[in-house]
Amino acid sequence: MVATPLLRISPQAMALKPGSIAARRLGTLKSLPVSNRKLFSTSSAKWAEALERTRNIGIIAHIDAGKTTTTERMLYYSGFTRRIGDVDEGSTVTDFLPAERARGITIQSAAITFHWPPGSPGDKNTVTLQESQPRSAVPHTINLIDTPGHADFTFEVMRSLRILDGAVCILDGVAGVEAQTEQVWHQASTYRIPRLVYVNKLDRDGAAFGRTVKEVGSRLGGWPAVCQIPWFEGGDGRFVGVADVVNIHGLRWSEGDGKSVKMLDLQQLDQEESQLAAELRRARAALVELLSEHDDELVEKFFECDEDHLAVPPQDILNSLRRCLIENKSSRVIPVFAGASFRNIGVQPLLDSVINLLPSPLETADPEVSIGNVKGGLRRLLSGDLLVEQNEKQAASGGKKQKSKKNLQAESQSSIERLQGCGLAFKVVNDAKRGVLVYVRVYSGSLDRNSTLFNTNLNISERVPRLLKMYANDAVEVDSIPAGHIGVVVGLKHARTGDTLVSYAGHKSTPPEPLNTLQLRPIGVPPPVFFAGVEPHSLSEEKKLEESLALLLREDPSLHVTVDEDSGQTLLSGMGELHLEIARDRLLNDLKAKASMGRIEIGYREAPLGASTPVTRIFDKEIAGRKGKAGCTAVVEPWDPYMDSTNSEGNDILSIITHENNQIIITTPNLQVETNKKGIEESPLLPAGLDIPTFRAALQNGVFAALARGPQFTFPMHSTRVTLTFNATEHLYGTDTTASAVSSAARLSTTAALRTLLPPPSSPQSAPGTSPTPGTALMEPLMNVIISVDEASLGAVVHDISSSRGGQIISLDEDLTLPTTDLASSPTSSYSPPQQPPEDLPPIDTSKVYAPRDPFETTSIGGGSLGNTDPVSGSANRPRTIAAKVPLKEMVGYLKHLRSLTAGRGTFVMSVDRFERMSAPRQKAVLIELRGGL
Ligand SMILES: Nc1nc2c(ncn2[C@@H]2O[C@H](COP(=O)(O)OP(=O)(O)OP(=O)(O)O)[C@@H](O)[C@H]2O)c(=O)[nH]1
Repeated sequence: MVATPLLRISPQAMALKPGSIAARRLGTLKSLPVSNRKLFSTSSAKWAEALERTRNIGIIAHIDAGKTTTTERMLYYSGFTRRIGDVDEGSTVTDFLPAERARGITIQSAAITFHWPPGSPGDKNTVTLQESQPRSAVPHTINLIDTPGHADFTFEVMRSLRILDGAVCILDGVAGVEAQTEQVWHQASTYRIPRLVYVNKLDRDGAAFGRTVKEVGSRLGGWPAVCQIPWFEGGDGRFVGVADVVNIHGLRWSEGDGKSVKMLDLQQLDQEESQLAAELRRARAALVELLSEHDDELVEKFFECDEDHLAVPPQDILNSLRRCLIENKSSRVIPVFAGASFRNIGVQPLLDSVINLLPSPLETADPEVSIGNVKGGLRRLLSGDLLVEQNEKQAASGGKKQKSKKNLQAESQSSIERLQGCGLAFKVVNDAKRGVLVYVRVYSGSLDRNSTLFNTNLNISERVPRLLKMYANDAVEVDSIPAGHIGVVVGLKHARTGDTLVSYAGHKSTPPEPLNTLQLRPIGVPPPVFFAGVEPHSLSEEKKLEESLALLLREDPSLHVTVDEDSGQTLLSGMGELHLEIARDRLLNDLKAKASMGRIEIGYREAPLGASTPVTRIFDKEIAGRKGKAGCTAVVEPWDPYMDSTNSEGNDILSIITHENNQIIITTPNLQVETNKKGIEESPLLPAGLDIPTFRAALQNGVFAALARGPQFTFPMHSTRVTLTFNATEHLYGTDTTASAVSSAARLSTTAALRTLLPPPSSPQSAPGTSPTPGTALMEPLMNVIISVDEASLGAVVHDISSSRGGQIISLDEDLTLPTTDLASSPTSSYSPPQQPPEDLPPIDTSKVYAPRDPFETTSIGGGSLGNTDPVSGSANRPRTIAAKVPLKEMVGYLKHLRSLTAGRGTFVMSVDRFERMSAPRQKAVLIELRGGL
């Protein structure tokens, strides 16, 4: 048979037909609620068409599963590149940072736009799709976000995830479902992102598609809908292609660049590959059965086809899969595809499936926003309802008379009408050629060139000099980025990753309230657990270092920089050793800072063991030529949020919980706080220009600075409550009480209170006649660790964790979610405890999961039909999952040890569970080590 180009119907050859799917889909647009129309308010049939033909998707997977290799093929087949890049040669398009190329791993998410099938989605000849055709028959725009796979970059994955509408999860066909995959999978569930699974590397020895499908059921918690089965030549030979269960044919790739594919129908398969043909029939029956359980419309089709599984038209199967994935959120159906990207097998049908099964921006769940003190969906906001709620709440909390509902609605509507566009900065990259690039996902209206964007996180406005559409490290200049799209703003000086950018009608420098508080999909930054000192090579390099660090922090908010007030040393902290190593590479090699970075160490914390005495300090000094005077009284004591029953609410009391698990209570007696006409709190006693929000922020900042350094071990304070009193009759000194004086007084009094926890240096604790001081203790990061091993190594790994490393085994083989980076924290707190994914559903019974037989499986298996015994059970290779809690110190360098215990097969992921107080002997041992063994 002659090899035919793959499955491409020439778009030009298609008839334009009135009443076609595309036309009908435009019809659905007309019936969109007003709020949805506003969401994409560049309203014209063209935008609808363009958006409907757009997919914002990500690729998620365990490290080394083949994301970059697959992406490179996608770019090649779409015509975007002329040759296939190679990860191993360091010539890929998406991994373009030198550090990435050197290590062969993806660190930064790259956003790339390309078209599939090749062609322009705007081309007149391609607009109409016939009802019997799949969506993939006409060109679509794919915005692809390549996410990193290493556990240290989980935060990076998270911030990419929240702007995706769908995702492809790549699995290694030999390793199956790995720990990191499970983690990211469940995190994607939190955002309700529809996903496909692509089982890659089926050309490798030991590849087991069937086993991996079962693992998709047991470990990813969904029903695998097997849409392709692997084609091994002669049943157990070379991997040469796939059998397509939806279209009922075989696809055999010729060697070479994978562009030439032979298609065999079922009769041809019967003659040439009878075993595969038989398996394909079983797979088709299983797919129709599975979908019928989740989708009533397919049941009807099945009956219309006289209950013949093979007779159900492919387009009906695709529609059903799409309904299960996008509309019926409780269906838990996971479409599964097969391939070997490195051998150029399977990528084009995968791209077709991205178009056919994953949602357009018009079909996604309502993105979460917060505005003022209310949260809700963006569509609800645009309908005006959320603002009405916000106004009502505000009026109730201020004890004011409620306005009428009608008035509130009218006010909300006029606010909303001024919103011209809003987007989320999901990534900031310093590009050597183009300067700082801010990647944005636009959610409403459009972001336009030369418009002014208000950053609601930083409360500043910035103009938009240039907009780009990115093609990996190539770019095309554009005038506007409309809702639903991803693009780049060039020339912003302040916007950071995670900031919400709003454009609005009017000439004022800030948008009208409450638009100035609008936040899109707020994300929490987890606490750093490793740190290293950074030292400029000379004083003259200090400024450059500061600028480079500031840029690094704009790029990656999971890095933190603190300056030790006493020693003047700059400390950079982050989420993992590799995270800091990469930061060092960026700092020294890419940003060319002339500095050195010290040893990467664990970030311990310090906690009080009892309450301090109240300490008052008066700050009285000139700052920048201006006299400043203010006072404060501080008390510090241990704080445990779970044991805390005190009510710290009241008119002149403010309570803040910090991401280091500290509580700051600020009381301001006698300050006579009032609300002015603009709704801002003021006090007639404070100097002009110092309003209450600024005054409180100054007090808070002073306390934050003091808590950054514990009195005994110099680690940041944790589990500490600071009660700060600013009594207007004692601590206020007229116009001398400036914001910086207030902040300094808060810092001095808190630091002094912390010092009273320890005996004064001149009188040691044991000195006779001195009353004992409570002291402080060290706390260490305790990690949630999930380890994937095979049955044969289970015992050795469990023993190692529980006896040698002081860990506690929590469970074996449960469907585990590693709760790392939290998603749903409020915009005001920088981190809140991790959340479980929304679904709390019963486990999948894998005996009911269809999976084809694996030809290379060594254990006895029962053939590829429903009701099989689990092909993976009873095998020494059976994958096992261990969940444990282990001190971070014991996990440093663990991968190497795990590899030696498991003949190289074991992998693990970890995330911070909490900080825990150390036992006295452990603290002693750690301190000896920290002090260099003295
Ligand atoms: N045999 C075989 N090897 C593959 C296949 N796909 C990828 N590889 C190899 O697997 C290794 C990892 O591939 P990558 O594409 O870098 O994986 P990744 O998931 O992008 O990795 P990170 O960027 O580090 O997360 C490379 O050596 C690839 O050549 C495949 O289909 N078959």
